[in-house]
Amino acid sequence: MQDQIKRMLVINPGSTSTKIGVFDNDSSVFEKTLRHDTDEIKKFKTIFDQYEFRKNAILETLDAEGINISKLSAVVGRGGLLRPIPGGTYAVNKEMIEDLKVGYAGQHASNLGGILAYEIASGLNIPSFIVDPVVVDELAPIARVTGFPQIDKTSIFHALNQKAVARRVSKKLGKKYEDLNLIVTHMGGGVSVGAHEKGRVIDVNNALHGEGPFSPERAGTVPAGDLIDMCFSGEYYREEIMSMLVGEGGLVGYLGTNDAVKVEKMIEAGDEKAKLVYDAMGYQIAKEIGTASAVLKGKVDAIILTGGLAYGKAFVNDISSYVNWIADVIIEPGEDELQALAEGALRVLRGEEEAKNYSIDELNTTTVK
Ligand SMILES: Nc1ncnc2c1ncn2[C@@H]1O[C@H](COP(=O)(O)OP(=O)(O)OP(=O)(O)O)[C@@H](O)[C@H]1O
Ligand SMILES: CCCC(=O)O
Repeated sequence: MQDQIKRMLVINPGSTSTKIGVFDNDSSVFEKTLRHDTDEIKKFKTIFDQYEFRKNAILETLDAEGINISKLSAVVGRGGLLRPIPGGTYAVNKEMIEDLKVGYAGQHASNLGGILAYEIASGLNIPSFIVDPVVVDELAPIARVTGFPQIDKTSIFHALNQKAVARRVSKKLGKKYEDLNLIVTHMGGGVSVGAHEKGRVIDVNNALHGEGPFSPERAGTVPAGDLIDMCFSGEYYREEIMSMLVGEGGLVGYLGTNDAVKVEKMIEAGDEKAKLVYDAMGYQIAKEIGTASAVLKGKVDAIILTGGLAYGKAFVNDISSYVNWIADVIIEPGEDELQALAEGALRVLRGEEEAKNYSIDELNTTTVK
C-alpha cells in the first residue's frame, strides 16, 4: 500500500535570512531563502522580537506561491540554544518555547525555528517539531571532565547535519546508524568533529565558543594563559575578544576572508602565508579526527568529511593523507539542513520514531561539579 503523502513546512532561520521549504515526504517541492535587510533586522532588540516579522515573511511567500498551508501535516523548525538534550526529533511544547524565547544557552537565530513552527502549526491544529538542535548532548561522562573543576565541557555542534549525514552514509553502507562507529567532521564556517558511537555522539568539540580546530571564522582552542593575559591587558572589551575568537578568528583573522575558495585562489597565485594557514587548518582538523579515533579506541567504520569545505578537493585529500590509515574517508560535501529537518519530522509522522518530549524536570543535567 502506498504511503499517504505527508506535506511539511520546514523553517531554518539564519542571522540574515530565513530558509523555508515545503516537502512531500522526503521530496522537496518548494524551497526559498528569504533574505532580510540587515537594517530591518537591526531594528529588533532581541532575536525573539523578530518573530512576527519573520512569520509574516514566511506566510506571505507561501501565499504568493499558491501553497495552501491547510494541507500541511506538520511544521518543523531548526532548534536553537536550548538546554542540553539527546539527539532526535522533539515535539515543540510550551516549556521549549519559554527556553527559546529567553535563549536559555544564548542568542542564536535558530532559537526562532521552534517558535515559528509552533505558532504556525498551532493555528492549523497540526504538530510542530524541532530536530537535532546545536545543543544535542550525548557526551560520555568521561568527556565532560575538562581538568578545570569550574568549567565542564559543553556539547554545541552541527548536530543536524552530522546526524543526517551519518544516517545517509550508514544507509549507503547497508548498515544501521546505531550499529556503526563513525567520525563525522562538519567543515563549514565553524568546524565540529564528532565521535559517533553506535548512534550517540559521545565526544565532540564545542564548535561555537572556541574549542577544537580553527575554522574559516572561528579560532578554536587557543593557549589559555596567553588569552587570559590579553583579556586582562586593559586593551580590549569583552566583546572584542569574543569576536576575535568567533567571527573574526581562523581564516578571517589570518587572511581577512572566511571564503576558502578565495584562499585557494590566493594559494594558486603564490601566497605562501595563505598556504601555511590553509594547510594548518587541515592539519588541525586531522588532529581532531585522530583524537576522535582514540575516543572510539580505533574501532572506526568510516570517517566522513562534510560541510562547504569538503568541496575543496585538495583540502580533503590533504586531510585524508593524515587519517586514512584509521578508516575509509567518505566525502559528503555541503549540507542540506532543510532536507535533514524534513527527514527528522517524517520519521515521527511515519511512526518510525517517537517524538521526544522536552521536559525541564526530566532533562539529564549531568555535571561533574
Ligand atoms: N567549492 C568549494 N571549494 C572549497 N571551499 C568551498 C567551496 N564551496 C564552499 N566552500 C567553503 O565552505 C565554507 C562555508 O561552508 P558552509 O556553507 O557549510 O558554512 P555555513 O553554513 O556558513 O556555516 P556552518 O556550516 O558553520 O553553519 C566557506 O569557507 C566556503 O568558502
Ligand atoms: C556550532 C553550532 C552551529 C554554528 O556554527 O553556529
